[in-house]
Amino acid sequence: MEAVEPPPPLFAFGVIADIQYADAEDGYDFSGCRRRYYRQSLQLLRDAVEAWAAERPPLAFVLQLGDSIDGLNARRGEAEGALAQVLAALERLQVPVHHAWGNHEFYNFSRDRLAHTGLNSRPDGAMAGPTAGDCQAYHFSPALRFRVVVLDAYDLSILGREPDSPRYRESLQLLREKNPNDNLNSPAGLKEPQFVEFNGGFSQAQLDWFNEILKFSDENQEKVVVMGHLPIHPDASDRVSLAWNYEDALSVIHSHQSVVCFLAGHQHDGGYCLDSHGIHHLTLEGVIETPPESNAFGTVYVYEDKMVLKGRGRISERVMHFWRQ
Ligand SMILES: Nc1ncnc2c1ncn2[C@@H]1O[C@H](COP(=O)(O)OP(=O)(O)O)[C@@H](O)[C@H]1O
Repeated sequence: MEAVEPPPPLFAFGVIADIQYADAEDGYDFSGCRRRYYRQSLQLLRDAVEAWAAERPPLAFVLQLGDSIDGLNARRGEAEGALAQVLAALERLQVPVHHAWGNHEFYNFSRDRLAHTGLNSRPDGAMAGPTAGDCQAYHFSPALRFRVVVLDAYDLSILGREPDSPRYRESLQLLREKNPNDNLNSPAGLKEPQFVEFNGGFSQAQLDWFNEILKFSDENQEKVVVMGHLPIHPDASDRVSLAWNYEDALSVIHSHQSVVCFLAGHQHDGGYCLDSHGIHHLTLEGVIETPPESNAFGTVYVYEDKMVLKGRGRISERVMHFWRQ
């Protein structure tokens, strides 16, 4: 008897986080415990692209979860060159790459500048998020009854905002209320330790827009994957790495049926939980803290009833069933 082939996925996409490339010697994270392979991270990205390019059927798109180049580049005057190298590596794939913006993008570029780089993957027109130009949120539909929402986790933030803008002032006021430390990057002694300068949050306008998208997705029985640089579930992250108002994003998601998965980066050790509403929260291990002989990227195969993550290197294999609807 002939072996029965398993059905092919509806579509597949690549995932990668925290490349943080810089043409610099290895260093360490703030705690001094975790090595950062700044120069090698570009090679790991190229290896990921090579593996993705060999996939059959071909990938439909790639999600780059933010911190594509390291803040070190800004101090060395190398931001544009480093970004060009990362984008050139990704362009070899010839599929759309959707980029979240993380803290390291804002250490290197203003929002205005970012909007004019290859990291601006937001399409013009109807699919764009609230108040175009001000918030980098958008959505797209890669297949019938599937949608991807890209959230902007630094919409409320003092990173990337002009110091004389109302959004900067509002963000600084909130940050100071929650974080009395002289060094606003320090979570020392905080009840809500995610309130540090290197994080950010979601404005009410973005949350309202997100709510409307999910209403539409519910009505049309879509399954929705949400991505953003910052994790929004404490069980898929350390408490310092969460978005400032992660609870607000969670309550929007929980008031709808359509979201099946939330993808994030930022926390380089990675994390995962299935929350009380059946949503998979997957925080991807960061390329920057991955030794050169390993890697940290994955391919997600989407089926009617589940997504299967084929992780490479530090990222493990995972089957994520759709528990909702
Ligand atoms: N616990 C901490 N106390 C004070 N500053 C910190 C702390 N953790 C990180 N920082 C500072 O915050 C900034 C962002 O940290 P970094 O580790 O580069 O972020 P990421 O994890 O996104 O790479 C850096 O300037 C770093 O020195």
